[in-house]
Order: sequence, then structure tokens, then C-alpha cells
Amino acid sequence: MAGAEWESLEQCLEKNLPLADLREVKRILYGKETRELHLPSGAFEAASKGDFELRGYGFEAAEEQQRRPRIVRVGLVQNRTPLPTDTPVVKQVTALHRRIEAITEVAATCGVNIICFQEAWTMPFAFCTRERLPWTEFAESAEDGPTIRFCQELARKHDMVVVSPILERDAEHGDVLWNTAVVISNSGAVLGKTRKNHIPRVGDFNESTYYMEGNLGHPVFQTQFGRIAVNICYGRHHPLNWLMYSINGAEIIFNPSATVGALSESLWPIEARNAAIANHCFTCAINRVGEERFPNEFTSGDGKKAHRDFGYFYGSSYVAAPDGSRTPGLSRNRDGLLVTELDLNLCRQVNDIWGFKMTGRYKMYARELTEAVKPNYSPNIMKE
Ligand SMILES: NC(=O)NCCC(=O)O
Repeated sequence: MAGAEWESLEQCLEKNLPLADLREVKRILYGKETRELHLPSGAFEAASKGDFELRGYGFEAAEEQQRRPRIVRVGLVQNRTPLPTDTPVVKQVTALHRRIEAITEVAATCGVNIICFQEAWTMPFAFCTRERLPWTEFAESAEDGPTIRFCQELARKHDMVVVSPILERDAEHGDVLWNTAVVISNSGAVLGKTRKNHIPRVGDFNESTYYMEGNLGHPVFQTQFGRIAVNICYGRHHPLNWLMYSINGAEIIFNPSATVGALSESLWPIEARNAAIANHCFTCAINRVGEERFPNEFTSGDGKKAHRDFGYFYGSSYVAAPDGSRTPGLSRNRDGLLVTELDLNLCRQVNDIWGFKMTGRYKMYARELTEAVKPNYSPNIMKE
């Protein structure tokens, strides 16, 4: 499986396909073409100086007579952990704060209204180790921990909504840990938090050792720039998880993730995109980049030899629209900022065409699911 040396699917297609074929392949693989955004040259200079990729795209919606366009710019950030995993905890967190601060500065110059960082962005993705210390020391309060205060500063300074996925320690309720995303309004106020609803038990992703399935349901956050929700990583494999955010009114669903090539790379371009189509909303898939090596070897009951790393986090963050179109992905191998301009009017416009909200048989599913979860349920299979 390719590591950092293989940049991206798009780059490979562009390098190898004749132009006419490329156009058709992109039409089928990516849907209606996204427009390239003109971002300030200073932003590209800062990105190049800071050694991260910067890309900008825009989705179009039809003009309406009764509503003005509802234009929003979202920023997706993917990054490596800059320091080795055995560096003291506070040093690692501080280095990540500095990295994200620099990328957010550039996002601000690109007019980003809502920025979202990757899953558990303040730490290496150490859950594969199943060790407690030092990894649990990365956990912090979702109300007033150092990272939340840092994000509040960013939000106020840049008039930007900040979605900050962290490892939460809920000191008021038994000191327990959660995989949480905190949504901070552009005013700097904490709007609220949401917790990862589905916890993986697959390969090295043994996160249930640290935290349980979220208990906050499917909250949606009304921001100045639209209604947003956060479906954290493994939740993207669960269509009903996306559905519930959409039923609660989400227009943009962020999917901050941490996942590796051998496990999920072929699913990645499909799942968030399919969710955008099925739920008439925008989805934003974000993945971390690179390899993280841990001091001690671990195994995960999957027949693999003891090892010290997860494999390759393949980046490839992208945005998908309700009409099924999507942006190209960021690269597989570099830190990056993807700026995407959305017109939220597209959600209703596509709903009016395809009508999935109208034709969804929610009552019937609810009735049948209510039966199916009962212990004495017997599946409705017709036999000869
Ligand atoms: N972080 C996380 O939930 N990863 C699980 C693997 C995947 O969903 O691809």
C-alpha cells in the first residue's frame, strides 16, 4: 500500500490521462465540476512558507427569486503531529496549537467562516496502544480546557466558528473520557459539544478502551453561518448517524477523522459523499496525515505482528455537496487547508428535485426498527 510517496488519486489521473478522458473520468467520479476559488496570493505565500497545501473550490447553486444566496466558506484542516509521540505531553499540545494557529491565520485571510480540525487534533492517535499514561493526559475539559480557551481566542480574533475535536475529560461526571467535538461560535462563546456515537473495535482502532459511545444524541448547532453538526470519524460508516443530524436540520455535517489506508481508503471517497446525497446537505471529510510511531509495541488481535505504528494516515480531505459533486481531495502526504465556498440554498434546491426527505419512509422504518431491536424479534423472511 502506498505511503507518503503517492500524492493523490487526482494527481495520478491528471498525470496519466489524456485531457478528453480526464474530463469524462472526472465528470463520473466527481460530479459537476467545482469552480476554483481565487484566494489571496498572500495566503499562498504564507502556506508555502508554513509548508502546507492550500486549495480553494466553490460549489454553485441556482439563483432564487425569494431567497438571497447563503454563501459560507468552510475550512478543513489536515495535519501531521509535528513532534515525536514520546515528547512531553504539554510540548506536543503546544506545538499543535502553534501549527493550527498558523493555518487558521491563513484561513482567515481566505475568508473562512467555519473551520474544522481533525479528530482528536491535540494529540497523536494513541488509542491503538491501549496504554493509559501518558495518553490520557491529553484529555481536557470541553468547557474551559486550554484548547477550548485557545479556540475561543481564534474564534474571536477571526470572527470564525471553530469546530474543535478533542479528547474530553468530564471532571464533573466521574472524570470520564469522551471523544468529543466542541463547537465555538464566532463570538467566542462555546455553543456546545457533541460526542462520538460509534466507537470502533476494528484492527488497531481499539478506542473503546478509553471512552464509550457518546450519550448526547445528534445535536445541531445554529451558527451565524448556517446549521452545522459533527459526525466523528467511525460514525461515517453508519448511515442512520448522518440521517439523524440531517433530521435535526444540519446543513453542513463535518466528519473529523483519523483513519489509515489499509483499512478504509477505498471507502473514504464514497461515504461522506453518499451522506451528502442521501441527506441533501454538505459534508466535510477530514483525515490526518502521516505516520505516528509509539514508544511501545502493541498488537490488536488481528494476526499482525506486534508493531509500533498504525500505518499511513492518508489525508485526502474533501467536501461533498447535496447534488453529489465533490471537491478534489487535499493530498495524501501534506498538511493542508481546504477552503470551500458553499451556497446553502443548494440543500433545498436538491431536496426539491430528488425529494428524499419527502419520500423517506421514516415512520415505517421507526416502527420496524422498534420491533427489530426487541430481544424476541424474528426477522421478516418469507420461506417456501
Ligand atoms: N478514528 C476512527 O474512528 N477510526 C476508525 C477507522 C475508520 O473508521 O476508518
